[in-house]
Parts: sequence; C-alpha cells; structure tokens
Amino acid sequence: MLKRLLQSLKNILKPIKSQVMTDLDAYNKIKEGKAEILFPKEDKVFYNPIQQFNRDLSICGIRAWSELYQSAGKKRNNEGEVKPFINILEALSASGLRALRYGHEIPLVKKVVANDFSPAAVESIKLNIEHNQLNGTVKANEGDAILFMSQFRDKPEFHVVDLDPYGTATPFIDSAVQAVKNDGLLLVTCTDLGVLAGSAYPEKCFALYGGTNIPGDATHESALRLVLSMIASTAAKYKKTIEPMLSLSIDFYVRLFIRVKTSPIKVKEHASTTMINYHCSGCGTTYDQPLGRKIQDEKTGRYKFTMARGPPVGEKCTFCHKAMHLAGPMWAGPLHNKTFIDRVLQLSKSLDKEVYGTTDRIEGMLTLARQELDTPFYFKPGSLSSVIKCPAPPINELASALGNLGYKASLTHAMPSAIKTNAPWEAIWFIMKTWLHHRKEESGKNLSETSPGYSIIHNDQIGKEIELKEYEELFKKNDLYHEIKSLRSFKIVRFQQNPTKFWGPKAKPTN
Ligand SMILES: C[S@@+](CC[C@H](N)C(=O)[O-])C[C@H]1O[C@@H](n2cnc3c(N)ncnc32)[C@H](O)[C@@H]1O
Ligand SMILES: [Zn+2]
Repeated sequence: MLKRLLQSLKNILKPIKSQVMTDLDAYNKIKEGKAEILFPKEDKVFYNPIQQFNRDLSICGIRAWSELYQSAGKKRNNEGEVKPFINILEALSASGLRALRYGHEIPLVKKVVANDFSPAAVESIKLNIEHNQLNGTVKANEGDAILFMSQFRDKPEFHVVDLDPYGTATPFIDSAVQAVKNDGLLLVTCTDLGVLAGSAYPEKCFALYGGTNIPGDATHESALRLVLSMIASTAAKYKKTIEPMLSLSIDFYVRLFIRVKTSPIKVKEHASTTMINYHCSGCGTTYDQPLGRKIQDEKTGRYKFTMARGPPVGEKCTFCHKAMHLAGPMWAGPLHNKTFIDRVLQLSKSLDKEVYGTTDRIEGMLTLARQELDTPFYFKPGSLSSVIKCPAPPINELASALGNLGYKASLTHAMPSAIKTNAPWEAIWFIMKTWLHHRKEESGKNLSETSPGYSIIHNDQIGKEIELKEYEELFKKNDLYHEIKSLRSFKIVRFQQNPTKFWGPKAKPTN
C-alpha cells in the first residue's frame, strides 16, 4: 500500500521536476554577496552588475544605521537582548537581488518587502526567494511603489526604505517619507545626472528638484544638495526633518543615506538650511545666500527664526565685474554624519573581501567623504589659474597657503584634485595672485583687457586687508600641506573596480 502510494507520488512529481529543470535552463546563476540569483537569460528583468558597489555600500549603511538606532536605546528589552526587528522596503526591486541580499546579510532583519510593478520582476523575486530559502523573511509584492508606500501614511511600517529607480527618485519621495518610521533610514539613488548635474536642462532640473544646478566645478556636490533639498521640502510638509548620514556622488549616479525624523521643532530650520547661490559668469566666484535665519536669544537661549539678510553680493562680481548668475535653492546643511561614516568604515573593514568585492572602494570613498569640510562647494586649482592664465598651483601648496591665512581646506570625494575651503573668495584670489606674481614670466600677459582674469590681476582691492603678503611666508609648508599630500598619496579606489565594457546606467529591459 505504502509502496503504491510512493510510486503515485513519484509519478505526480516527475513532470513538475522536469518542468523546473527546463525552466532552470532559461536562467543564468549570479552570485553577489551572500545571495544567488536565477536571472532570466531573456532581457525581461533589470540587473546591473556594476551596481554591486551600491548594494555592498547599502548593506554596510543599513547595518551602521541599525547599530546607531539600537545604541540610542531603541529595540532593547530588559535583558539587553535584541530580537530581529528591522522591516525593510525595497520599493523598486527588479530581480529582487538587493532585497535578498538584505535578507541574508543584515543582522536583526525581520522582514524585507521586495516590490515592483512589473509582473516579470515579481515572478523573478518569487523564484529567487525560494532559491535562497528566504520564504520567512523576504516577501514579494506586485504593485505601484507610490500606491504601496502611501498606505503607511498613518502608521509607518518600515525602518528602512530603499529607492533605486531608473532616473529620478522624485516621484517616490512623498510616499517614501510617509512609509518610513521615525528615526528610520531612507536610501535614495538618482541616476539622471544629465539633468541633475548638467547645465543643459535647468528647466527640467527645477521642475524635478525645485532648484537649478550651479555651473562650474562643483556640479556633483550641488546635485547632492538639490536632491536633499527636494527631500527636505517634501518631508517638512509632514512635520518631518532629514539628517543626511552619507551623500555620495558615484560614477553616473548619486546615492544618499538619510535619517528621517518627525520633529516639528526641527522643521523650523528648513529655511535656514536652504540656500540659493550666486555664481560669477566670469571667474567662477560663488556666494551662498541662506533663505532664512536662526538666531539664539542671548538672554533666554531660545532660538528665533527670522527672515534672511542679503544679498551677499551686488549685480556684478566684486573681483572681475562680470554678471552674477543664480542657482538653487538647494540644501545648505552638512552632507554627512561622521559617526555614521566611522561605523560604515568599521563594518566594511570587517567584511570578507571574497564575498564583498568592493570594500576597497567603500574605504576609499568614505575616507574622502569623512574629511570633507561642511562648507558648500569646491574648485579645481586649474579652473582658477585658467582665469588668470598661469600654471595651477599644486593642491597641497594651495591648501598650505589657505592654512597660513587661518582657513581650513579639504579634498572632496566628488571630484579628484579639487579643494574645499571655508576661506572667503577674497583670500582665494589673493593667494592666486601671489602665486601668479611669483611666476613673473607668466604674469597673465595674454589676457584681453575685457577678460575676468585681467580685472582680477588689476584689482588692487583684493587682499588689501591681508597682512601675510610675502610669497615665502604665504606658501610655507604647514600641517595642512602634509595632510592633503598624504591623503592624495593614500591609494584610494575612487572609481569602479573591474568595470566591464560599456558599463554605466543600464537601460530598461526590452521584453
Ligand atoms: C533600476 S531598477 C531596480 C534595480 C534594483 N533595485 C537592483 O538593485 O538591482 C528599477 C525597477 O523599478 C521598477 N519600477 C519603476 N517604476 C515603478 C513603480 N512606479 N512602481 C513599482 N516599480 C516600479 C521597474 O520595473 C524596475 O524593475
Ligand atoms: Zn567674477
């Protein structure tokens, strides 16, 4: 009897087994991190291998956030034990690879919802949940991400919401800030850098991000600031504020890690952490104009929020007399949280390099991001020297001069060989003029009288108040010189490791 039963069971299972076997032929196996994905050979579901860095980094970022969340006293019971509690939403999941990696690789994860509106993508997610034996943790959901996230407006469900769209994340932000819990983490990718960081579509950039990009060297930092400002404005409507934990410009996209908090008091800072920017069309000098002021009352210690004062500059540039252009509004606050970066760096160092192929790059990028000054923007020494027509000073020498005048300087992760400083442009142009005059034979002879460089060279007001006039004194090597020099010689993997031919943003699937 039992024998017959087993035989009939075998007969039933046989066609199912062969069906699965045939189906498997239609898939490639892809291993990334601790997940293995069966990926259709036919171009039906989106997968971009080059985004492993984004996924590796996101795993470290979510882990760092969860450690900070727990050490802030949340989710610890009386015995100090922590049960799995983290709910993650990957709202635009495609193959499900990222969600599955979260399921495997985030300690204390309770639930990951992998959502996509493409039936082929959801089929792939379901297959791969089985394949990775993550049925208890990862759930597939077929639906429009905006509608799905909007359900949680009254009761935010997710500690972590990850948005990794094609192009801009803007349409998803409103519902995403509603779906994320208080003190939760929002992860945002935008790949539309042509709009966000380019100068060709200011009207589109304004429509999507509520601001325009600043021309010149710092377009990638201003891209980050535009995305942050759009998210901060959206969050403010729901009495929520944002705290950028890490804001990176990477290859062809930006990736942001943002803590979202419900705090009507903090929302009051929204105007004073938003700015517009004036940018000189001739020499590239920039000025920031905050859109509000936060002042502390000396007697009571309380803060008052008032209208901003301005403008910080006239219609024409103080240095070269060319017209000033306007950019923004954009985020004026810090781009990173150093404690968060330290945690990510620590975690990244502890990972198995065989499993996580991009840890060197994480270390390189975050080391640079960590030392960045909080002040907006950067420039390449070469951009300034091309205005006054002289060879560019080496970056560490320029940093030294800024330091000797009492200012700070740092590098930036967003552009190689660019410098950030809290010095006013008066000091920057003074240093450049001193540098130029020291090279007498090159002293801007070929400049036309109407050029910005000519005006700067003949503007005797520049540096009038600065006491340190001698070249030798001004450019004397100091700590900053050595700091910047060693940071530059430290082997930083800023760019993609092992890129394939034609790597970059991938197009949508064709089927
Ligand atoms: C760039 S892919 C996501 C890649 C994935 N996060 C990864 O790491 O491999 C974008 C996905 O978003 C989905 N999508 C686009 N708009 C959507 C919407 N409104 N609702 C749900 N899914 C959407 C697409 O079907 C596509 O699979
Ligand atoms: Zn100018």
